[in-house]
Amino acid sequence: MKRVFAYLKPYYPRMALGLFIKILGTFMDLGLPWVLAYILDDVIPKKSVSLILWWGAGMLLLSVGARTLNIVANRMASKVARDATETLRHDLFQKILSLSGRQLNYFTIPSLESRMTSDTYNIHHMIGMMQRIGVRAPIILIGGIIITSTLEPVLTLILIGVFPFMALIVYLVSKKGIPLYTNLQETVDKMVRVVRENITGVRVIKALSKNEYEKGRFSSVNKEVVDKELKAGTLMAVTNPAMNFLLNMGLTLVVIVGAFRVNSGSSEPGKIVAFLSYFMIMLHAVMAITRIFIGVSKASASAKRIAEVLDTEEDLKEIPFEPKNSDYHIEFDNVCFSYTHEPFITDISFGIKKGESLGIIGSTGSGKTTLVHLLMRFYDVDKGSIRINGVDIRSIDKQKLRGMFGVAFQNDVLFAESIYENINLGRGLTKEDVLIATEDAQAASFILNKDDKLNHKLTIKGSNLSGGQKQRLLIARALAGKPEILILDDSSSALDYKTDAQLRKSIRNNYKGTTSIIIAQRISSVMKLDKILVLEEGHMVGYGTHEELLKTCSVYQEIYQSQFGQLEGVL
Ligand SMILES: Nc1ncnc2c1ncn2[C@@H]1O[C@H](COP(=O)(O)OP(=O)(O)OP(=O)(O)O)[C@@H](O)[C@H]1O
Repeated sequence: MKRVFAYLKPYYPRMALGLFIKILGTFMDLGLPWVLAYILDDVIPKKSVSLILWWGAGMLLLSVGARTLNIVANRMASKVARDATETLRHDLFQKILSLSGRQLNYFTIPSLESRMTSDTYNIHHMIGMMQRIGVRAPIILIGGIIITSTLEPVLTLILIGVFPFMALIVYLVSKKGIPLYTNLQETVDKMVRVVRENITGVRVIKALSKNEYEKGRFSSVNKEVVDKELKAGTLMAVTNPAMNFLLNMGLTLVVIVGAFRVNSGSSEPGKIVAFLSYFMIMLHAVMAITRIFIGVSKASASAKRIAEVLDTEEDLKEIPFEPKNSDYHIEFDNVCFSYTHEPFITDISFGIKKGESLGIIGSTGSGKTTLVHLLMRFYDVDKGSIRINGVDIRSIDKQKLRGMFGVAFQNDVLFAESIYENINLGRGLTKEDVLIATEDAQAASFILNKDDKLNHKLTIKGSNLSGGQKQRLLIARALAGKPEILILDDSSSALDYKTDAQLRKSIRNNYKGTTSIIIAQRISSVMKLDKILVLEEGHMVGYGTHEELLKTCSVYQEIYQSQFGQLEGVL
């Protein structure tokens, strides 16, 4: 909670002003029953209508003043809650963007989504509520006790006697409530994951007639959320009746003792009426405090989850390394890496010069994408090093490093924006630059056929395009801005052979200074590249030109045979 409260620091002056206004309004509210008691016991017996009207007008003024000040203070509180949560959400988003691949795997995307949304919402709700009710309720309670003790000290003792029991209920409920709400949020994460999978996979679910199965999967996680909500809600629901019971017991005692005191002449009816008014106001204040405890229980569970992300240490820090003299633009030097405890990528070493092209080929799951993830430093190597121009990538500023790449990953995302914006991606490229990239990516023909051309709006994930059109836009995005290193990760698999060949030709001719890495399943996509790396279960089983590999690498020969038939005559 401390971590989240720190976000309120810049708003202390505004909160202090709001607090002052709130206190003023609350005091006015507290004055009302006192004025009522005075009218009943002292003004009415004087039988002066004008005096009664004057005091009545005073009560009205007090009431309007209290309401107005309350509204002003509540509006200020809402603004503070809005602004503080905005900054918190901003920082959380920034932090999520800076998390490494390993850290993203640890938190999981659905959990980060619900931390960004429902957890920050709980904090927003709590900050607003603390300022609105959290200030008013204790003042009403303390102020009420002070005023009632001047009016009726004996009855006030009854009131005070009830409070320790109330405090005990609040303590016990919140102690059990916080873990219950943490658990509930974790189940909400699970539900977000199922919803996310269903929405992104809606087509395949329909195609495979898996609607009923998915409905069942959702119902089960939804039921889990409902059950946990019920459990937490049931615990919290104990609070209100228990408080009500205590207060009503107190109220009954007040009425009985009050009646005796009026009868015996030690008190006056006006005072008892005022006392009962205070009792009711204080009852509402106590109810409000229980609502705060429910909100705080939820918010502290959320604050813990948010702080966990915010306090995560950056694990891809810049580490100083001595640059080495190297002829290579990109160099892998005995690189080893594992996602889990099992070693996966083992002893990968190769180098490519500036402007050269490298193809990576291998069966599914052999580690092709992992190699480029390591090159872009989404993960750090466990052993060995990766160098660009002789400089270890761990010593290059991350922004600068990532700025060197133009990349199209498998199934990369297209946004619900214009074609131009999807390619530009906020890099300030001119329309001409973007058009050239679309021509090189063999996407210009279908774009120029659209009425609004580059301004054509895509639907979310580019669902109004064909698979091949999407791939060509992603390639155009990678090419735009003429990157130093181009990475195409299986991004031409949906292109026909002719378009694929034209794409390779335009990259060869128009991006001469660019070093390119092309991951592909088809030999035809890599055979003309300068070097080809063959991977098998994380091991490098071949490295060389197409002709060399056909002679020396059995895995490459197998792939060739599976795609082109016989080897005889080729060797
Ligand atoms: N984030 C991750 N956490 C744990 N394991 C992972 C992660 N990403 C990939 N893997 C595992 O690493 C292995 C290699 O994955 P990678 O994506 O590099 O293969 P690939 O050769 O690119 O496959 P494909 O041709 O199917 O794209 C796979 O067995 C995969 O299950």
